[in-house]
Amino acid sequence: MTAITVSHLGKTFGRVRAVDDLSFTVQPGAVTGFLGPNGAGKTTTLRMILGLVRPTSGSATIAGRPYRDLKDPLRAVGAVLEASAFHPGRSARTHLLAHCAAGGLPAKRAEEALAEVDLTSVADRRVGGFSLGMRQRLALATALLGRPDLLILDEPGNGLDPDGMHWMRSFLRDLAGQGRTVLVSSHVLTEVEQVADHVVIVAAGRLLATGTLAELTAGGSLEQAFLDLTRAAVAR
Ligand SMILES: Nc1ncnc2c1ncn2[C@@H]1O[C@H](COP(=O)(O)OP(=O)(O)OP(=O)(O)O)[C@@H](O)[C@H]1O
Repeated sequence: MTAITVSHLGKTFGRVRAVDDLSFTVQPGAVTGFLGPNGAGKTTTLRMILGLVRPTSGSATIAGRPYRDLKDPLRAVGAVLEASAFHPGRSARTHLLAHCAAGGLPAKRAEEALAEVDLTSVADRRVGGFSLGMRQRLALATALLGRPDLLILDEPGNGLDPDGMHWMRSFLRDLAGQGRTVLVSSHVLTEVEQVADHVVIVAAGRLLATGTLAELTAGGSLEQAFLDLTRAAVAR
């Protein structure tokens, strides 16, 4: 079954049309890059998929259901929406244990998730002293607590150094290798080119193109394909 179906989705904020008649699907067991310049409507779309923003029109479903109708959302979907706010005085382990308790998940998931993101050795350090890369990994660990089949990540590479980027890319590839589905937004084309199987490109809230990376780049670079598409859209 299709992991995510976005159908004629629209959202206006006052006079701003953030998302405009947007339709695309996300296939299971692959990494889909959700690409577009700043302000293209990526975050708003992800928030609508997660039931955090009410669409003005259209719909978004996960495995055929709106997010609010999922029977066990923590086990169905994990999301990292922004460099999350953590309680600075808490350790990584305490943070994850609190989330396990709040979500009715077994405490052993905290330990497993720490290991999954390579944070076990710093699990008892205060999060306030964590680097940005460590915080991103802790946010990922939090999203992974329910062992979700689907991960939705908004710009997880933002602010990461080359090592952090490399770690994130291999992590996302591993998730897809385990048969899980990843939808990851970015405005950095080279970052997506190295990790995505499928690509959805948006600009000004509208779909510019969607397909496999190979189809869209046709032997060239994603950057060139993106520039051609945005120029063609402006010329229309
Ligand atoms: N709550 C809001 N109220 C008013 N305008 C909003 C709101 N949220 C988003 N917008 C506007 O909607 C448009 C799309 O924003 P959005 O954050 O979805 O884009 P984005 O592609 O995620 O951009 P970025 O890469 O910069 O995060 C922008 O013009 C933004 O200013």
